[in-house]
Amino acid sequence: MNKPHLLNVISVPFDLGAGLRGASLGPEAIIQAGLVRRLRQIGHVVEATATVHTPQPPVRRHKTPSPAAGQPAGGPAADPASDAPAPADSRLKHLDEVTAINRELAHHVAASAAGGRFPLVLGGDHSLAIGTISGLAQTHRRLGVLWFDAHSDLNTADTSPSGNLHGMSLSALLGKGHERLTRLGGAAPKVRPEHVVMIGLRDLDPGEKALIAAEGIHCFTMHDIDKLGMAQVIEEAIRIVSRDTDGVHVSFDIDSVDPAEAPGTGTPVRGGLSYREAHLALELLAEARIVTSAEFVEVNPALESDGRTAKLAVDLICSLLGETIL
Ligand SMILES: NC(=[NH2+])NCCC[C@H](N)C(=O)O
Ligand SMILES: [Mn+2]
Ligand SMILES: [Mn+2]
Repeated sequence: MNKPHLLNVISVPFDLGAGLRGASLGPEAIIQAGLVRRLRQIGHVVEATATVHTPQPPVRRHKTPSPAAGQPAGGPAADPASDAPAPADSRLKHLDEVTAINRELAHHVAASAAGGRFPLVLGGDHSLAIGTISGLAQTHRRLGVLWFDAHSDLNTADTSPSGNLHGMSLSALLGKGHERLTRLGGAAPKVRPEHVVMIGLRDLDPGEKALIAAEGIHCFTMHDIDKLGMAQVIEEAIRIVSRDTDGVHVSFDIDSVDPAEAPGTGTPVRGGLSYREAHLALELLAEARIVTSAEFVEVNPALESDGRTAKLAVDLICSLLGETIL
């Protein structure tokens, strides 16, 4: 076993960044599937388990005169007291809620990382990457990010087909998109495009493809994984994310795994990582000892009856944290 980590498990039962409800039940399902016991068996010290909630219901001020009919349904006017008081955008669903939870999450993650702990965030939908990585950016000025996903989450209000903020988290972290998200918990950008590697992609929107090309983001699509094999993909990915970085974060969207293994997720896409490809990737990362934080998101127990996706998440987390077959 590698050196044990001092782990902080940070649960975030939040799903308003997704189009379907239910990912808010993910953290509880993952914990109930035995995560903490398994981590302790590997030899890690699980120091604290925290649950991050929205601090208070978003303030909906009714100014006089009260908002006229015809005002967009996107929510209240900008809160003048917030630290990034850009006006809301009616195309971005639940921007207030997503901003509030991510601010709170960023505080938790920043404190954990500053204390030399390994923050392990359990989502929740993938909009939470904004809070996790913004928190990490406070101690890691040059963070490498491994983004496992069927999607690239590189939309903005201008390119999103859905308005769902979980499809815009990585673009926000790269400094593209709504100011309340790009400047959450610190100046933009939180990560640099050359320090990001995406793995498992197979469902991209046109604007996302354009951004990948424009920014030169390293991508290993399912096609690349088929062709090269996961071992080579991870070897190259490790080289990229550890070049000139001061930490490596794994952002793991469970929909990167094939829906046959991970049916409990809101935006499944066929043709994903096999059970073994996913494990191999995370086992190789554990062997490389480069990972300093992780998040596992988009487990939606409401979309399945047998809990297999939460169980898969536990198994994958343990592979990333050093569990081996022998
Ligand atoms: N984190 C996720 N599961 N994202 C799915 C995004 C789907 C689609 N690209 C969108 O923007 O709506
Ligand atoms: Mn995602
Ligand atoms: Mn996804």
